Amino acid sequence: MLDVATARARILSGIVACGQETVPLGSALGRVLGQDLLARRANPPVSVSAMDGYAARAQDATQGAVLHVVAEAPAGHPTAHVIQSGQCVRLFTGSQIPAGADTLIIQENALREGERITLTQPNPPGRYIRAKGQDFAQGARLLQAGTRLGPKEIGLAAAGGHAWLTVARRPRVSVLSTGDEIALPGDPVSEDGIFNSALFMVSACLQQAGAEVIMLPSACDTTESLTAAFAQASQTDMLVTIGGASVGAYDLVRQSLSGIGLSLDFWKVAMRPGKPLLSGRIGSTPIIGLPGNPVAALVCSTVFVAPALQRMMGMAVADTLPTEPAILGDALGPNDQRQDFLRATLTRDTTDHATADALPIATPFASQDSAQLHILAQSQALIIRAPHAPAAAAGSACQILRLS
Ligand SMILES: Nc1nc2c(c(=O)[nH]1)N[C@H]1C(S)=C(S)[C@@H](COP(=O)(O)OP(=O)(O)OC[C@H]3O[C@@H](n4cnc5c(N)ncnc54)[C@H](O)[C@@H]3O)O[C@H]1N2
Ligand code: MOO
Repeated sequence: MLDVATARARILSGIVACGQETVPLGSALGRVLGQDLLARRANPPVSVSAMDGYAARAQDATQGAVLHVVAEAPAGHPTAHVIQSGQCVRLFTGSQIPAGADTLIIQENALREGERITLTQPNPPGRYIRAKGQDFAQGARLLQAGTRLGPKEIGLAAAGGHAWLTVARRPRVSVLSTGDEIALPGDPVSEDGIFNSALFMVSACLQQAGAEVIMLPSACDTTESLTAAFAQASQTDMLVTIGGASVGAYDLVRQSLSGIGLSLDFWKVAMRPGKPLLSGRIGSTPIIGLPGNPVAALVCSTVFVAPALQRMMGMAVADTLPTEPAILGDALGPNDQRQDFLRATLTRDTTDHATADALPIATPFASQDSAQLHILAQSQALIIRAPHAPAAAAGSACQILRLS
């Protein structure tokens, strides 16, 4: 059986970029930038006041000085007045600093009588002035290609003068669940039927990664039904199947995919959960066959599929899993040949001797059955245990992968 790192590297290495499109800034949340974003304009574009007050020459701004207010210039209404010695201009937050001024006296430090102010404090040069380009210069590289756009990045793009952004096209992923016992939540269901949790969970995971998911109608456990369902997945960037990947007589996904030209890369990975994972392609379309146990499907989506989609969109995806150190909250026995992904809670040491930078404590659930969604929903992380890891005591170091 393939190890997890090799399986991940093989899936990622076969991924090709999915192309780009242009979207309006207001619709760019969550998209991945397709090219570096350069500032079309400096920010601020001119030197501006950071406070409400008076612009003046710093050399005049001594304590007790009296200055003559020669103009008023609200934000958006600059004055052409060039400040001379003994003069000041009434400004507001965001007003352009008039020529000749090099300091801003906040109004709390100025006693105003008619068109005169008396300074109650000295005011140094540069005080309360946001210099032109203080945030960024024209032409500055604001964001790198491959950046996922969140609220901060969208604000920065707007400040840089971009109304449209070139982003990666969202990969279209067909997700096909399989199994005669599977019913949609809310639909009538036989006594031994189960609701299709994996379809919705996997789809949500892939949407979170940035994909456009097409949920196909569930297929039955026959080659005919599966083959007909695969036909609906043409015109997509990836096909993900759920279930029917193992060794049972009704696990027909691999065989049915072979019937329509699957070029199998690998089947079975030394991991728990997730062992029957399948990877290959039909033509140039990557195919991932996820195990049917819902927890296994989500773990494999997190470890393999979401990163593959992110790479498709041009995001920097490391070959290794983004694990973090933690402290084991409970003892663990020795591991076998499969890399374990144990559902665990994360807590903090709140005792008196705990330090602020103490690592999180990862406590595995006693039951790790890969059909237990309630436990999965209570888990904040997966504890990762290498194949053949020796027994580990509570309090020893471990590695975790956070769950979102
Ligand atoms: N003799 C062996 N049996 C099994 C092995 C093995 O190595 N030898 N592997 C086990 C492992 S590990 C897993 S994981 C499962 C995965 O099997 P399949 O991918 O073939 O999945 P199914 O048999 O179709 O389903 C497994 C389980 O999950 C339920 N399921 C399926 N799809 C969904 C869905 N969309 N939503 C919710 N639940 C789903 C299904 O009803 C089964 O209970 O095989 C082991 N067996
Ligand atoms: O992948 Mo399976 O869930 O190990 O049971």
